[in-house]
Amino acid sequence: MDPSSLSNPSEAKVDSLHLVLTVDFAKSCLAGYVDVVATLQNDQVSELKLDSNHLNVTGVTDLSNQPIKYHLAAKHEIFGTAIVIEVPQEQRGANKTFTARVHYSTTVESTALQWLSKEQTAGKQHPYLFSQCQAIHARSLVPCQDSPSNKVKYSAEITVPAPLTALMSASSTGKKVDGDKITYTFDQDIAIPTYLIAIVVGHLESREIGPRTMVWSEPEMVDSGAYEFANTEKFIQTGESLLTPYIWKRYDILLLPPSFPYGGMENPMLVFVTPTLLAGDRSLENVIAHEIAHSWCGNLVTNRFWSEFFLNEGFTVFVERKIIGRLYGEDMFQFEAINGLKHLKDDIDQFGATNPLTALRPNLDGIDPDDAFSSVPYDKGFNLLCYLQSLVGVTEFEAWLKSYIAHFAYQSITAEQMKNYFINYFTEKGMADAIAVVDWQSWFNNPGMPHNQVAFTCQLAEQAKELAKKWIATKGDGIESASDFQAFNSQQTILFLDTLLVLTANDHLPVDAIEKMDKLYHLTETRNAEYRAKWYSLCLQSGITRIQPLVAKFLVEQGRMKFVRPLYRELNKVNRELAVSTFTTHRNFYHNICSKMVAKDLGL
Ligand SMILES: CC/C=C\C/C=C\C[C@@H](O)/C=C/C=C/C=C\[C@@H](O)CCCC(=O)O
Ligand SMILES: [Zn+2]
Repeated sequence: MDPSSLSNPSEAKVDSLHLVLTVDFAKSCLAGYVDVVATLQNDQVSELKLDSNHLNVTGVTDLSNQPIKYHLAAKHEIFGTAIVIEVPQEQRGANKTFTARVHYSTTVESTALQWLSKEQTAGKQHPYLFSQCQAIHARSLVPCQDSPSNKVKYSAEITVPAPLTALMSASSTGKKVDGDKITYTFDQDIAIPTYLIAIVVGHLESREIGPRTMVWSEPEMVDSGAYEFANTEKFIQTGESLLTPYIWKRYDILLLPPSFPYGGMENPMLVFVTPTLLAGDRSLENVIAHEIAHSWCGNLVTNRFWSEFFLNEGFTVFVERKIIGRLYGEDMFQFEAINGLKHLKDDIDQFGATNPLTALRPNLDGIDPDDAFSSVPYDKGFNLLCYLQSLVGVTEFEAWLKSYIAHFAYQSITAEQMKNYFINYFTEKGMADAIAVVDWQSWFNNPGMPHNQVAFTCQLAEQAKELAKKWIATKGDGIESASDFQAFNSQQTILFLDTLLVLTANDHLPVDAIEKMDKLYHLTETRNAEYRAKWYSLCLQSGITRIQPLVAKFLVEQGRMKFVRPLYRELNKVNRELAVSTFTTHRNFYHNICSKMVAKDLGL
């Protein structure tokens, strides 16, 4: 039973959804109906329960629009309102199909949706709508069994104002122009968890960058996106060589407006990515590798519950770094791992090392998954896989991983199933002794940093760390050349800044040392979002007051939580007035999820 859902797939399992919706930008809502097709799991089942949140349900009928009895259960503050639909007596019975049409509209409170006025877009000519359903926001887009334990096929008919384009995480199957309206049709014939349902409507153009990849965005960014993501096909092919064939047909990329709250969201067939990836040198393409890796880890083999989120993200980070390692050398696998450890430690420090939410498999009963989100499932999950790999060897572990994906494809599984598959696989290989040392329960349930930490080594990383330590030791005295810093690749630059942040957290660099570093390295001028976020943090913690207005500007240029949440917290420490005024003035710029989390961070 999924503690994050109020639906009943173990009794009446939804197999497919058909959405018929009209997009109304004037009212900021989607209105229409969804046909829900379910299979009754036993003779006694009398109700179909669907999740909903912030929806206006106007009725439930059969496909002939004849009314069907239903009621709305009491609203749960976090998980929303269950729609309880009565299965007519004559339609009951094990393995019988029951179909209901739920007439509804979304509301301005629907947390899955962000509506942008034309002024908030790059082109300033047309409004824009996009969704973000992970973890439990799909229920505010469409009544559904909003649990990753249940996978559904879906199709849709979406009517929008001309000349806008609608896209979904599905195959586009048609477009019909009718005066000032356009109806787009879609079909997703591979069953997916509802958190992967996605929609975007806007003034969009596309550029083909590979045999199965288009980049979509507003015209103003589409060429930059085509350049930045040019290695996509190589990443997909590398993923296929590591794992199994890519089954999703297309891999299109949607480059969103800057308020998109995440680096990327792995919506199948149409991955959503932030424009903060547009570094101009493809240096942040690891996020594309990450989202591609989700095509196997998460989208094909799915965490059954949100408490098992590391099965999605830890495996994805591992495959992402394997892809990067295959293409750019093992050093880069090691490098990404070192960078990830810093992110993991920051998040565990932020939550507190004994906080149960820093367990790999936290108990999320009664907890909004958004509130539990951190890099723990990503990098602690990654470190578990590196530890397991260290016990059996790279070749054997990669063979297991390929077998694991093939075995559990199209399923939603638990950590216990993953563990048992690992144990059985290597026991059959005669390696039971090698893996007997694994303390699974500590890995799954203990809070804080991992107890069996694999050591990552990388010469490139040492160079970056050494330069940071040199600045700390000398406070910049004797450092007159920028050539070593200028020779760094993107990951080295990030690690250089991370090392400074870690090693000066309690013993800040003097202001004149930071100013000298800036004169040499011109970090204040960088347009690379990763560098900016880290440089601004370093300057804020070192008492560089001139940076504060630049931080405020960055905070309202983009809404990626990875950047805005830590920077709002840092700015709040040194200038609460500026932090609060910046946030309250621009609160509507951010996606609902982001504004909710930043408000909590600022104690508002
Ligand atoms: C232990 C946590 C359990 C459940 C959390 C599940 C989902 C949390 C919800 O907030 C959705 C997260 C979506 C993340 C999407 C993309 C990330 O992989 C990237 C985030 C970091 C970045 O911006 O690069
Ligand atoms: Zn991910």
